[in-house]
Amino acid sequence: MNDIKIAVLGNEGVGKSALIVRFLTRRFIGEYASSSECIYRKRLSIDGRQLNLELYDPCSQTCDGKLSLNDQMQWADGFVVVYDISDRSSFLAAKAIIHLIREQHLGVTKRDADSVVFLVGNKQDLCHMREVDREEGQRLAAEAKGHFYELSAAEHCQEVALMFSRVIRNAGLSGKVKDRRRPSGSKSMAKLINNVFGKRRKSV
Ligand SMILES: Nc1nc2c(ncn2[C@@H]2O[C@H](COP(=O)(O)OP(=O)(O)OP(=O)(O)O)[C@@H](O)[C@H]2O)c(=O)[nH]1
Repeated sequence: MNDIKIAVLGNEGVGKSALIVRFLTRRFIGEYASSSECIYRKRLSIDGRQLNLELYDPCSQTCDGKLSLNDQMQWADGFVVVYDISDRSSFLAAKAIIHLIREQHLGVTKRDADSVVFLVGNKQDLCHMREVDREEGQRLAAEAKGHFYELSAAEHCQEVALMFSRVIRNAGLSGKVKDRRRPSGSKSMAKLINNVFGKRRKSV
């Protein structure tokens, strides 16, 4: 069975956990505990192939044993880089992450980086507060030869599932073989639910 490892990266509060939980449970849950990094695991079948999926959700705060961005990049087969369309600074952070991924992967094979970077502008439901135009996101993704989505973890279920299916499929096809380091925390689907409501945060 194939193992596919996807890192979901981006600034604090852009909705990384919300997107992952939406994909895994089909539900939107407003508040998440985020004091530790974790891996969510799921078995799934894509194109008739059984896969062991691992989704890495880093903690934005400093925490013990936290992997560096470089380590996260070594570990992952594919990347979902998230920003919040109502927060320009999160877009600049996404841009920096994408550049780092490109630098890391150019030394491996060109095809890897071309097909496995997915840029996601989240919180599309907040378009009345938009600070990043859709075209800017599209341009950045195109520059990185990646894929672009504008989504709302709060309101879109099918679109979030489609985006994750595509990145998983592309990561599986890229067939990269590398030395994998495992991030420290690991969560099954049952534990995922326990992570919810662990920390109060201002709702949007
Ligand atoms: N309006 C709106 N709010 C969202 C959406 N996605 C996430 N949020 C909210 O944004 C806040 C941060 O969401 P998280 O999923 O915890 O973000 P994160 O990127 O995992 O944050 P860290 O764990 O701190 O890095 C929460 O209050 C969510 O309810 C969305 O699509 N629309």
